[in-house]
Amino acid sequence: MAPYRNLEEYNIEITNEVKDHFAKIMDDLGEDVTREGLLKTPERAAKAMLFLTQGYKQDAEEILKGAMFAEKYDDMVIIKDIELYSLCEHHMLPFFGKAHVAYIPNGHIVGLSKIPRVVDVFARRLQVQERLTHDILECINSTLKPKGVAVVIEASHMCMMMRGVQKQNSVTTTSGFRGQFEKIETRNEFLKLISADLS
Ligand SMILES: Nc1nc2c(ncn2[C@@H]2O[C@H](COP(=O)(O)OP(=O)(O)OP(=O)(O)O)[C@@H](O)[C@H]2O)c(=O)[nH]1
Ligand SMILES: [Zn+2]
Repeated sequence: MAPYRNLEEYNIEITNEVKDHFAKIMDDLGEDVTREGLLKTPERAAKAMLFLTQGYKQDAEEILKGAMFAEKYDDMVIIKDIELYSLCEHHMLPFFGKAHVAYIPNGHIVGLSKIPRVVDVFARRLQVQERLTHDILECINSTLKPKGVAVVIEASHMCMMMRGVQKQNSVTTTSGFRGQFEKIETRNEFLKLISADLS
């Protein structure tokens, strides 16, 4: 299966089922689903939700394996400030922010774009930030088998902003380190580089 699908390829039966559920929810919320402005809303909402959860149908390992190249470079590779949008599994509201990913090659490098693609595969599911962090970390670790891998995610959670505790400025940071990043000097070098403004 191709790792990225167009909306046109969405299963029509599933899209229609999700659409009907959205129409029912809107009706339960007190809306008039027959008014003009809302006629296409259940279908749009269904397609939006299917887009935002397309990661269930994608294979992150396959994405990485598709662009691994033998190379002797064995210093740190960092892709920082990868924007991410996910949905919290408790409220199905967005959380969003940035991921910073690093690895130290062990005979193979990976196509740079594949790292943000892997972030998206795991972000486009119902998630908690901790599991998202580990999903990315473990996938890179087990597929690329690098000497080390590190993932830091900084995110804001809409369920803590629009509702609930209503804190607008809190940012949650999660991190995971494997291999050489478990050594304090390597980890500190990575943390220093992701916080540095090199411009
Ligand atoms: N650890 C973790 N918690 C999350 C994440 N996203 C949302 N949450 C939290 O999940 C918790 C669910 O708690 P509950 O008490 O069951 O739900 P609730 O009554 O809606 O809680 P409040 O948000 O405090 O109103 C809340 O504390 C959320 O802030 C996440 O990615 N990681
Ligand atoms: Zn939540």
